[in-house]
Amino acid sequence: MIRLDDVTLTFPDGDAQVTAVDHVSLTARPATVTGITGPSGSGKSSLLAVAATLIRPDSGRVLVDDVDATALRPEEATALRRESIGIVFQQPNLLPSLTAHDQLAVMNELGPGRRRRTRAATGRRADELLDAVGLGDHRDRRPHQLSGGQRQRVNIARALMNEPRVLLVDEPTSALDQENGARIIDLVLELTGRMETATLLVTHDLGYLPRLHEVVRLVDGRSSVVHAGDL
Ligand SMILES: Nc1ncnc2c1ncn2[C@@H]1O[C@H](COP(=O)(O)OP(=O)(O)OP(=O)(O)O)[C@@H](O)[C@H]1O
Repeated sequence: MIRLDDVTLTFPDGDAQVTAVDHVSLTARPATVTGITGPSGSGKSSLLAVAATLIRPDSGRVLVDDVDATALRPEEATALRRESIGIVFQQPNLLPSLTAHDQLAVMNELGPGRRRRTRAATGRRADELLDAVGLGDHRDRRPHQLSGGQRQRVNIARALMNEPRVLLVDEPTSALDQENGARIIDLVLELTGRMETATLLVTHDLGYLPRLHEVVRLVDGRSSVVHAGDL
């Protein structure tokens, strides 16, 4: 589970400040996808960066299961992120020289020390996840040999490698056509159910929202919960 409790984040803006996230609270439970939507500049990516423990908010708390991430020292926050949070960025930032399989396998090196797998178990986990995202027979391809949708699938599989409790996905369809975009959303929904992650999914594409479990809309950093019928 991930819970944001009255989170506010500001950035300096010349002599003034811009409030990117303004007293936002939300809870995402295991095996559910919570959509974060809103116009450009409304604070979606900032909110995700706070949830990812990449930026510490000015005030408020981020609870991952029962751990208050905002109370941790930086190195403890890094450990929590590696252990419990999977992050899928907008653009698949895959390493050009690695095969799909090895993109996943290297995550074991970054994984939490006490849960690090043997080489054989790492290979099995990578194969399982590539199967789960429909790329079992593309395991030896490098990024330039994959389509945009396939690269995004590798990206999602990689985020799940260390069995995170929380999955954060930022506009995964922005570089894809409608059909491939819809398939990626299907995949995020399916894997969230199967892996029981608490998933936050940033999207500005209203068409996907009715399929999500809950939707939070941001306007100027302020949030409201919207219901499928209101979209
Ligand atoms: N590093 C930063 N420094 C200063 N201001 C920032 C920074 N990052 C974001 N902002 C500002 O915070 C506000 C929210 O930005 P954010 O990127 O979170 O919006 P968004 O909803 O993700 O936008 P988009 O849909 O265009 O990606 C904007 O006013 C933006 O200009």
